[in-house]
Amino acid sequence: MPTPQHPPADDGVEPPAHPTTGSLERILPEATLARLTQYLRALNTLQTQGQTRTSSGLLATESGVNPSILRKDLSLLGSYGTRGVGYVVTELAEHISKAMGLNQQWRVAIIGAGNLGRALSGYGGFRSRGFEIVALLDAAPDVIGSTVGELTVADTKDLASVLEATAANIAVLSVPGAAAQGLCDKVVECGVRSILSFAPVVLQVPDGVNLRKVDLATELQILAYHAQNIV
Ligand SMILES: NC(=O)c1ccc[n+]([C@@H]2O[C@H](COP(=O)([O-])OP(=O)(O)OC[C@H]3O[C@@H](n4cnc5c(N)ncnc54)[C@H](O)[C@@H]3O)[C@@H](O)[C@H]2O)c1
Repeated sequence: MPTPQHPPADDGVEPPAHPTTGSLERILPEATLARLTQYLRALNTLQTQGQTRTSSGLLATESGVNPSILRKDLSLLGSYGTRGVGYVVTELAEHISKAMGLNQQWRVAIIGAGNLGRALSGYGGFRSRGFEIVALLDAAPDVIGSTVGELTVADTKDLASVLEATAANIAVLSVPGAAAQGLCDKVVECGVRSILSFAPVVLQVPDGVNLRKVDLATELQILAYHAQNIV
């Protein structure tokens, strides 16, 4: 059976039962997941502004989302707020974080310490969102041993021991396409179940492994398509 994918389903669609764990646990639609991260960001901003409560209208404006869509998203989490009172900012942020698995620590190993890998590991904004970059690895002799911030680039020959020592639970692949599948397989063999790939190839993973692909070129192509339709 293929790895369960989040449905691209959108608003107004009851999310389907979780494909592997039965009918009680439901998976959230991709579009909802993406918006939940926007709500979290907005809630953090409200918190830093000292606001303790928010309405769905205000939160929707802060998140750049339609209020009825926001209410529907939050109802999928069982967060309905209180009529006339709205939501307690910290409670809602915690509720969303928990639903998204962000209340646990995520430890990220980046494989491929080239332009992209170094830029990602040097970016400070992941930690505040619950993701710590714990390892950076590469195969090139002139790259191994170099430092990026507080990290020293490790040799991918030592992948298994590095992943174990750092307790990494997410792997990011920022290697050329030709190297990606082999490294993906090794990462899976080491027990990592969450992989984010920037490599411009289709990767295969076994059941129970979550793979996501980021492709900025695709985003640019979509942007180009929309741009040509603007008159
Ligand atoms: N998805 C996107 O939006 C996006 C954007 C930029 C780059 N990319 C892709 O990300 C990847 C990295 O891009 P880059 O610009 O950083 O390239 P880069 O050439 O600067 O870096 C690649 C690194 O991978 C290392 N490497 C190669 N084979 C390896 C192996 N078998 N084991 C371990 N390390 C290995 C190289 O030594 C190098 O340091 C490429 O596949 C590129 O196409 C994707």
